[in-house]
Amino acid sequence: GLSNHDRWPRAWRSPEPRRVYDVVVVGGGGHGLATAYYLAKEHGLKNIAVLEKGWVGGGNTARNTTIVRSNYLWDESSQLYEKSMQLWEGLSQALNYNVMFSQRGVMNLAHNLQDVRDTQRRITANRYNGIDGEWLTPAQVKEIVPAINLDCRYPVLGASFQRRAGVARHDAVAWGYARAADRLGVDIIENCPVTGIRRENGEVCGVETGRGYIQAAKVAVVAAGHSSVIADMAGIRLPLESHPLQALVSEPLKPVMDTVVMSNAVHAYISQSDKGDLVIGAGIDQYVGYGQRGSFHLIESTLQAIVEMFPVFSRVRMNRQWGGIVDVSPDACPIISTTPVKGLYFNCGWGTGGFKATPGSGWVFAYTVANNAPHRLNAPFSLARFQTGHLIDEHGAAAVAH
Ligand SMILES: Cc1cc2nc3c(=O)[nH]c(=O)nc-3n(C[C@H](O)[C@H](O)[C@H](O)COP(=O)(O)OP(=O)(O)OC[C@H]3O[C@@H](n4cnc5c(N)ncnc54)[C@H](O)[C@@H]3O)c2cc1C
Ligand SMILES: CSCC(=O)[O-]
Repeated sequence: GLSNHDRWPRAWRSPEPRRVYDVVVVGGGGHGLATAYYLAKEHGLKNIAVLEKGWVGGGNTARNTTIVRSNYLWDESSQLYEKSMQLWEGLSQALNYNVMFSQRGVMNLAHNLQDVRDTQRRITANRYNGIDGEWLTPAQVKEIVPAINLDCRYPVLGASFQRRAGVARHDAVAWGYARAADRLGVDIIENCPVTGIRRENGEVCGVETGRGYIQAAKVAVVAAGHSSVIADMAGIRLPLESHPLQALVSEPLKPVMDTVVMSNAVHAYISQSDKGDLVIGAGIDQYVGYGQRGSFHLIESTLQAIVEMFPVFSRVRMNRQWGGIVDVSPDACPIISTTPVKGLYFNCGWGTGGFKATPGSGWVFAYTVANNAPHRLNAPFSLARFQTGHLIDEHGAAAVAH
């Protein structure tokens, strides 16, 4: 008869967890699913399980504002995000699943002389790393985004523009990686919370879960805002804070903007989805918390900033608001690393900007888990950097300033 795949081409199996795996990936978000996919595809591992406490893509992966770009400042970051960008450019073909990656460009606005200098420095640094980027004058900004008000409270003095950047359909990314990983033999186990990490003689040997103990020689944790909670199960303290990050969408409108506009100064950014909704993002709520929501005043100030920049939207109705839990590190950079516990690996700290890194993150983390050593692209993002002091401060390029 028809297999599950033939009957429901989008679906993946939902097997009962086996008692032993070679690798267990904790967290069924985009990064975890990508890690499992590349472990199977690039490294030929067979006996892999993704353990997800809820449902595939229920965390930040399906709650974000879908912006994809690689125009970070430092060599280490821009090369990692650019690896991801190159994977995005072939991802629908690789997964045989349309992730709707739309390279409509991303504009980062400059509102004062320091912004102008920092932005132009970043564009030059990008070019040295072979990453596309250009400086737009205010007139060029207005030509690309006619609805923008250049003379608002924080006047627009120009912008960086990365034309290869854009947006993608976030849940399709999770579904695409889940289906492709499943077809390579990865067991995707939903409704299976990890509740403990078992160690013997300084080595990991398995995980306690809501569906029983599972033995594994390697445990790869990709749990975003809950990373510290899981690290605590292994006696590890991570230098992370988990903050709410909110977003909202408007009622559908006729096409009015076909690129992404971001402003660090006013902690607001906006794009228009294919359905016509305005997709609006904010800065983080300053308190730490695991509730997937945030405080109203933050949404209020974000919309004030959006209406300042786009007066034409002042009468548009907002349809939905939500929040995720972003794991923020001191230098606004990820931790993709081995740990002091043999066989235990963490990929976290992506803060407000890890969706764009989903393919690259999974690719380098799979390499790290398979080889028990980092790839050169993620070697700088070790947990040890917080002891050596070799931080890679990307607060400037992390868009909505964590
Ligand atoms: C509102 C918002 C807007 C954003 N906008 C952007 C953007 O435009 N561009 C961008 O690049 N980034 C953006 N981000 C950040 C981006 O969403 C995240 O960095 C990225 O999605 C993290 O991916 P992930 O797979 O690690 O996390 P998640 O998708 O959160 O996956 C982690 C998974 O781990 C699971 N888990 C947790 N604990 C356990 C446990 N004990 N056992 C089993 N499973 C567990 C969770 O249920 C979850 O499904 C945004 C985030 C938010 C919240
Ligand atoms: C949430 S901000 C998105 C980004 O970093 O481009």
